[in-house]
Amino acid sequence: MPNPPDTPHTVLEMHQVETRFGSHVVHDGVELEVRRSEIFAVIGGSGSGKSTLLREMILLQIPNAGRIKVLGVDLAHITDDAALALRQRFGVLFQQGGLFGALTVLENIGLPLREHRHLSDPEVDALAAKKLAEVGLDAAVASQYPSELSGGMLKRAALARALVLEPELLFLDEPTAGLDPQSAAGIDALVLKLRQQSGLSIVMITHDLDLLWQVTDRVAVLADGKVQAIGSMEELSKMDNPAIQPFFDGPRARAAEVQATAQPKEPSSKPK
Ligand SMILES: Nc1ncnc2c1ncn2[C@@H]1O[C@H](COP(=O)(O)OP(=O)(O)OP(=O)(O)O)[C@@H](O)[C@H]1O
Repeated sequence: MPNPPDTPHTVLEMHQVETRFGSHVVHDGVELEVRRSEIFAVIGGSGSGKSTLLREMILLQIPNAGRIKVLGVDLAHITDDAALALRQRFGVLFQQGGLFGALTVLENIGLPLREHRHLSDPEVDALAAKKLAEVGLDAAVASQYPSELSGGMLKRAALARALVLEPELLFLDEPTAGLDPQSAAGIDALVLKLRQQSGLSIVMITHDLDLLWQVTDRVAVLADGKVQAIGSMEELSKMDNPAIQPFFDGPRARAAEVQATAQPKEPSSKPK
């Protein structure tokens, strides 16, 4: 998809990012760039610092050193007003969903609109209902409460809320964790559809090999405090690097690779 003339090619940059907790060095010079409209993933072993990196990208944590730019905005010394404006330009799907149990699904989805846009109640409800449909949920779900939804439906509802302000960049934290294979496959298809429809840029953390093979354009492998390699899953799978090989060894990894290479990357018409 070509870039509009006024939109920069890079939506997120991290340069020489260092993070320490006491004497524990988690990031020791992380370098990565995410391009506009790409689906980008960060993978790494447990404790390699993926969640911390995501928290730094979404302004929840400040690194000890290095430079981070999100949508062209340098996060160093960002003012509260600039941070507020920037937060409205990206959406986040947290692992637990983060929906409020006392609100209906429609009220949850409409919440960012009530906070950040001057709209009437019917306008908020109409936009929230539109997002509900976009993520593949039935209109009847609007009046339900989060406790009444399945895991896959909860993810979709949380995704609708993350998308309701029409962000340019979407962060997904383990979007398929805890889902059955069919629901997870539905999320894979939805992620591809979102990018295809709106040219959204997507950054995710995931351990899900099917998701990695099915939807990502490029993947960064985090280990020993650094990005060890960046490339497509196919490129990474061919690299002779001990930090990368564990992600491609074993029956599950091979099954995900075989399935992905047998099918072209296209969203299915009816997500589950
Ligand atoms: N607030 C904190 N205080 C102290 N140590 C922390 C803090 N947050 C993270 N850590 C440590 O930093 C390291 C990286 O944690 P992080 O959660 O970013 O890893 P991760 O790659 O996301 O792991 P996982 O895949 O298991 O979720 C871990 O050793 C963790 O214990």
